[in-house]
Amino acid sequence: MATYSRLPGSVALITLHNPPVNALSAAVRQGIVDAVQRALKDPKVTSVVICGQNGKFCGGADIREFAGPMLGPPLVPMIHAIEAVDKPVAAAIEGVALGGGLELALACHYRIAHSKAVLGLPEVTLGLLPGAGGSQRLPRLIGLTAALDLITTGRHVSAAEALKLGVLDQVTDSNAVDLAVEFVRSVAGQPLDSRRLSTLPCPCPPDVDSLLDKVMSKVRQRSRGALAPVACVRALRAAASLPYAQGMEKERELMATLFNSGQARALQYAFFSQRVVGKWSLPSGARWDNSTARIISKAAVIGLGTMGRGIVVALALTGISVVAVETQEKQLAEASRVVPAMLQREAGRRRLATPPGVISFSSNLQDVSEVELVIEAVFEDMSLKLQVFKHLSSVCRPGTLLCSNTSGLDIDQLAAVTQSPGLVVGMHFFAPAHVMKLLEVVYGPRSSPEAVATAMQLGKRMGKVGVAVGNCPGFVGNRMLKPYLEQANFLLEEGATPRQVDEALEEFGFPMGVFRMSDLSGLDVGWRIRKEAGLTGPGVESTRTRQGRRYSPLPDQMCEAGRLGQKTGKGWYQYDGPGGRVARSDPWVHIFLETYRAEHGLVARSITLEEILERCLYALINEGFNILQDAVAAGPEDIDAIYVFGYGWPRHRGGPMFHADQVGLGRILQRLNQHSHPDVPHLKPSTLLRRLVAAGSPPVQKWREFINKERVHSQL
Ligand SMILES: CCCCCCCCCCCCC[C@H](O)CC(=O)SCCNC(=O)CCNC(=O)[C@H](O)C(C)(C)COP(=O)(O)OP(=O)(O)OC[C@H]1O[C@@H](n2cnc3c(N)ncnc32)[C@H](O)[C@@H]1OP(=O)(O)O
Repeated sequence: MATYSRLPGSVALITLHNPPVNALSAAVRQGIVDAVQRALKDPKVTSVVICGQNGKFCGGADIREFAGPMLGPPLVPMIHAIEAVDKPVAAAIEGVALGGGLELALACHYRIAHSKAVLGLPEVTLGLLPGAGGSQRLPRLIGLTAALDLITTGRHVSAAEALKLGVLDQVTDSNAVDLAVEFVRSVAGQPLDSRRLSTLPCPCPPDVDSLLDKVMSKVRQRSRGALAPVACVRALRAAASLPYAQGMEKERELMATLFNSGQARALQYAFFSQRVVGKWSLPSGARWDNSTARIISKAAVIGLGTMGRGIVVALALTGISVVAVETQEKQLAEASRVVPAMLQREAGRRRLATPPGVISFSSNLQDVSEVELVIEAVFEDMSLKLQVFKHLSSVCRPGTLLCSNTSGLDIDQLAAVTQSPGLVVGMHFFAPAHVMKLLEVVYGPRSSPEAVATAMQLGKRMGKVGVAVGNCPGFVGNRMLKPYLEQANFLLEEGATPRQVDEALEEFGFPMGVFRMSDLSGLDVGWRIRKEAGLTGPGVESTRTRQGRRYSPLPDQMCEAGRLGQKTGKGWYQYDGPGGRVARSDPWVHIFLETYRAEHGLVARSITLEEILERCLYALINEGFNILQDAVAAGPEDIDAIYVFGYGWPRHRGGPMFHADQVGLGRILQRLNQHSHPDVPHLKPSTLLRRLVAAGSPPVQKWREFINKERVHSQL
């Protein structure tokens, strides 16, 4: 709702009430409409201030309402009515003015903000555009070029930047409502025509068409199939070229298309998934709201390879003192040189002051004795990690949290060699660790709620999306990747080329297909894991069935030929020398595949794009259902957040489990059954998937509840 009060001196104050962010729900819109009417009718009122309760102006339209029928007064006429008021109206912006919240402020004649306020039109991140006049008013206020930047990126700006851009009239370090009240009193009675943004022309550069074309091609390239950024540019083209009323018509038309698109639903689901995973719960009953996190101020990182260096930077950026340990002298010397530069660069990128002197480098493990938390990031080798954990357990003071950055090894085995297994958790970062948003926090059967809460809290401080996951080989992300990679290799055996597979996946929206990705991360990573698992190596027969399952030795043979990917200049593609980045098809690979097929009596067939997507993605999704069934992830949102934030799953497709819901569970089941083969267990449909289909395929938002019920009734 919104409340109305009359302040001494003829100012009406309208306050939005809808915790936590005063989103513009039907009740709030109704409250505003009524309050504005009252202010208009009251002859004693000469000016109006609109503000939000609890120091937050407004977080925009109420996203939860988008899923249901539109009730209450519509936003667009409400906003027009405010602009048309013949008494000065000011927005007093504290906290946030985002999306519809900023559009409400743009309808006001003046905008006064607190210096800590944040403003923006982030609709594009929800698959929408600023559809309450924002796409037409903002460019009229700050010019086309700046509006294109804000609206197509959806980025939040500080009050200082908003003042510089001309969005705000005044910024204060004191109370913004008091200043706004004082301000509107001083301007009461003055003409308002020039303050009504809808009446102004849109300031454009002389080469407006070339600017719009340039931005359009940039967003198309960046957004890989996302509709909203393209629609935003179209709306801004209308603002630049059409009178306001026609621009609004275009805005409405574009908004209607976006509103009904699956992409908007996917992006809104992704918004809420990100928040759901923060409210973690473990099978033991420990939860985010009943477990206490420790506040860490001193930490250590063991191992300064690529991952360790990134983790040091991520910790240091939060202001934590870090002891960075590397026992190999050469690696230590290089890290001591490179890490400070990385820190400075990243701090600059985030517009932070570089925290001075928080990192100390050492080659001695004894130097971690005083820290509160250690993150081990040594080579992915169990015997080495066990050695490190044993050592840490004796060196660190009692109560120190011991975390491993393993990407899939058994956390419980590591915990078992320490004196306090409850204080051991996995903190699985993704490369580059100071940039990538995802953090898998892996709990073992003995990890304490305090250890999980601390790792999750630390992740949040580092700006990560932390997802609590159970302990199993590969955890969630890498476990699901295995069947995906496996299918991609099988497709090569059957007649596809690396480029064909990659193009299908890139067309779907992944930034990189599976083979370009392998080349980037190095083919030897998986090779080493397969050797450890006894799947390849000296003495293992070169057949296409290993350990009772279909197996493709193709990637092993690539490694044996010295083709490890970008680092060797050759992998599934060829590059301009070692470290090259531009992937070109390599005739060598085509001959290699033909020879391989001939040796194994395989006849290449033509494979459709649809089959590539189905086999790769449905195999991955099926493993997602197995993971839910095994309670390794608490809900589909956890899996989806992992894939969106760590594995390049296109955000506008919500995540693999959301995608399964969109495609239809019945169809996924039917296609898995069709592709399934006795020696490819990953394609055998999971029991959970079957049970969901049998229950009428409830929507993804209901799966968590369904799984819990099935578990109670021992059906899973
Ligand atoms: C049928 C055809 C019709 C076609 C015609 C269509 C015409 C329709 C006209 C509609 C016009 C709409 C116009 C408008 O342009 C659209 C919008 O405004 S979309 C919304 C834009 N706003 C945002 O994107 C802001 C989203 N929120 C945030 O970024 C952050 O939440 C925050 C505000 C910066 C606060 O961050 P934090 O402090 O970290 O807190 P949380 O993020 O954890 O949030 C706390 C809590 O609040 C919930 N929440 C936040 N914002 C909203 C919101 N806008 N609506 C609903 N709920 C919101 C969030 O989910 C958390 O909830 P909890 O998890 O605690 O339950």
